[in-house]
Amino acid sequence: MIEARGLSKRYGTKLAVDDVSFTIKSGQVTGFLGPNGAGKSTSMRLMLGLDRPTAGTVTINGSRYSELPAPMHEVGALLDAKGVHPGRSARSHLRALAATHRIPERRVHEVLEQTGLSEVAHKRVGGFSLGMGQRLGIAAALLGDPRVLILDEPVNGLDPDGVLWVRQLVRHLASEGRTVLLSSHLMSEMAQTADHVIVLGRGRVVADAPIAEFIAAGKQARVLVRSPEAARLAATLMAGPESPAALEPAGDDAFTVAGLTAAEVGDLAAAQGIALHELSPVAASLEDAYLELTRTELEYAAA
Ligand SMILES: Nc1ncnc2c1ncn2[C@@H]1O[C@H](COP(=O)(O)OP(=O)(O)OP(=O)(O)O)[C@@H](O)[C@H]1O
Repeated sequence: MIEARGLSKRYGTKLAVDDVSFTIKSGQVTGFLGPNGAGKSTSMRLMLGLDRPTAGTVTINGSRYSELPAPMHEVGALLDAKGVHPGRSARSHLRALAATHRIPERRVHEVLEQTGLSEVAHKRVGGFSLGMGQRLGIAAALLGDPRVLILDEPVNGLDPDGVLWVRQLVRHLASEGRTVLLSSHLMSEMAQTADHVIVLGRGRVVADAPIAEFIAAGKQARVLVRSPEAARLAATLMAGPESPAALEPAGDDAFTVAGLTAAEVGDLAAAQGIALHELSPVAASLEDAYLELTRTELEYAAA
């Protein structure tokens, strides 16, 4: 579990993190979202004791990072995958980390297997691709078999296989009861990976909810309708002052409708003898909900 209470971080005149409080629970994947500069990386650095808060506290399983007796056994992190000496091999890098943190040597072998790096373990890290570097960063995070994982943009630069691998890995880690905090700008990927989302905006928490709830609170589900008589159908759906329908154009002969179900649209069209060439529900997405939230945030900021 990770708990932030009244956490703030100021850099000069910039309040990068502004009085945030949240609880990141174990046994699930929590997605950390927010526009560039929202304070995600700063919050992660505060969790890991890499920066001191200006105010407030953040604890890992009840203790501040600096009070953890064996930090690598408690929390593993991927922040910047480039922090490895290029002349070292992946294995020697992990062995050195293990030796300095009193982690048994067998863990090196285990995490190399787990991250698919066994075959390249003897190669110089300087020659690694971006994806291999990310895997090595994740291997280092897993080395102490920690109960908490903090991964900043772990799928950055990975190919589709790598992205899928990270998704399956973090889902597996959460299913073992670990706490997993993950940041990413890839909404479609986050939607498939996270159970819960925390959204930061200008240093503050602007949403903290189970992912399904967050998506449902965003843009309403819509129905895509295509008809050779699109204009007449639109007029039919909008008829009367009480009509709940809200229409948006969607190319030639098509529009989307919010406020009515596909069945209601179909029935109204049939009653007027209007042919339909397409009638398909469009599920609300994490991306829609996120864009909607950050748009209202921006409008609020402008006002
Ligand atoms: N060491 C620092 N000195 C001064 N300002 C900083 C420092 N670190 C971060 N900031 C500022 O704090 C704010 C929050 O930055 P942070 O990197 O935490 O955002 P982020 O949400 O991780 O963004 P991104 O998605 O771009 O990684 C930004 O305005 C950034 O410029």
